[in-house]
Amino acid sequence: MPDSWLDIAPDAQFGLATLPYGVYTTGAGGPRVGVAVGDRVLDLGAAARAQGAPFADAVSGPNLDALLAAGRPVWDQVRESLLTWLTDPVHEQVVRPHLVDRASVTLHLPFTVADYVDFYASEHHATNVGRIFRPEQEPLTPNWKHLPIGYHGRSGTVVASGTDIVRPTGQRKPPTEPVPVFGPSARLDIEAEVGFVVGTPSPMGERVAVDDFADHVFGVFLLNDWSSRDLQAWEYVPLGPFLGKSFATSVSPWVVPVAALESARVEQPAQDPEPLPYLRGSQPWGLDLRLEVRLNGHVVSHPPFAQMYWTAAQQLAHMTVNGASLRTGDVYASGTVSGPEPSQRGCFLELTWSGKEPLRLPDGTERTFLEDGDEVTITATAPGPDGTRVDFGEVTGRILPAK
Ligand SMILES: O=C(O)/C=C/C(=O)CC(=O)CC(=O)O
Ligand SMILES: [Ca+2]
Ligand SMILES: [Mg+2]
Repeated sequence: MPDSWLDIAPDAQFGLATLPYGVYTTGAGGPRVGVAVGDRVLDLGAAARAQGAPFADAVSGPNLDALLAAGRPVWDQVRESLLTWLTDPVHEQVVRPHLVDRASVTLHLPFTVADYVDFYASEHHATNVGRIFRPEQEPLTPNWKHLPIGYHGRSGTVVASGTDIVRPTGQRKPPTEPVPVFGPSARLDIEAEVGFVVGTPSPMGERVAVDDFADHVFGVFLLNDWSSRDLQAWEYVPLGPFLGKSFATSVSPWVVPVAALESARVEQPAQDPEPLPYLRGSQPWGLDLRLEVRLNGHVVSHPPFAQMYWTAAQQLAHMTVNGASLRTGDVYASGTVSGPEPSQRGCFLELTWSGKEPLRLPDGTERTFLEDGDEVTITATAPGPDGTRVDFGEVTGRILPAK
């Protein structure tokens, strides 16, 4: 990677390998599109206008919607321009005035969320959850290795990182009670996931092929699918997750473009049986993202995304194989990221084996599920070119008592 004229510390969170897009406000003015670089944020619209860039309109709105809709050629042009502007000293005089301190900005939900789908793509997670929820059955259902299982979630409750999460209330049926009881969830959990946002839409009636993933998906971010295990366990048969998951889903504010992940692409785990032809592609779309989950500052897990059985490219092909259209702003999530080791599990249901094996935290406290006041933060990094690091920032949220 070439050097920047900007003083980016060698260990800076967002070096030139990432250049993620987000939406920010400062004290003055409304929301605008920014790019994180070192400890600064570049006002992308203002810089593009000052440079007379042909894509200035697409990055001058209050969010990423117009950039998402602009399509792959424009996404590539913006990223190439950014790299040139930030490395060639000839651009310093025009670009530098549009940098602000990252510490001084407030970050927001970066785009309008259209539809939201959540998958279930970790074999380790699905096996553990099967053992916990359905101990009398085979842990993986017969369809699991033939198609990426998913459900439609609630896009209106996708919230920006930092938004407080009110403990949900609802029906649950403790095994000791003959009838359901009503009240605050007693088994509130997280799910550490990776989210994908669609830029280029597709018409109804047409499929998107696995190999067309990078033409449709703009970027990648972190997602916490807050989950109420007691509401979920009582309501989910036979239609799947509903109120146990629809109360809130948090997303990280910086969207990492797919183009930044070239060095993170790996072969996914071997698939046996071989999936149907519409789920096969010619390029590897496993991604070597290394997640970290913290509870009140203590690391509790290291989920490895490279171990996911189904890739985001296969999930996109599956989502559209029936002719369902894609819209700009559609979000889909990987499903809980869990690896084979106990220290790699992406939710407390697994980490504490349904509350039977509490986690002991370094501060001497114990946890099964989340308590009011708890704060959960998920971060991730991936390899970038030439030994650099791609950073996803964080998604965080704190639990408030039920209303
Ligand atoms: O196996 C089940 O009954 C459901 C499990 C889930 O919690 C669904 C889900 O959110 C999938 C995931 O994140 O991997
Ligand atoms: Ca989930
Ligand atoms: Mg959710």
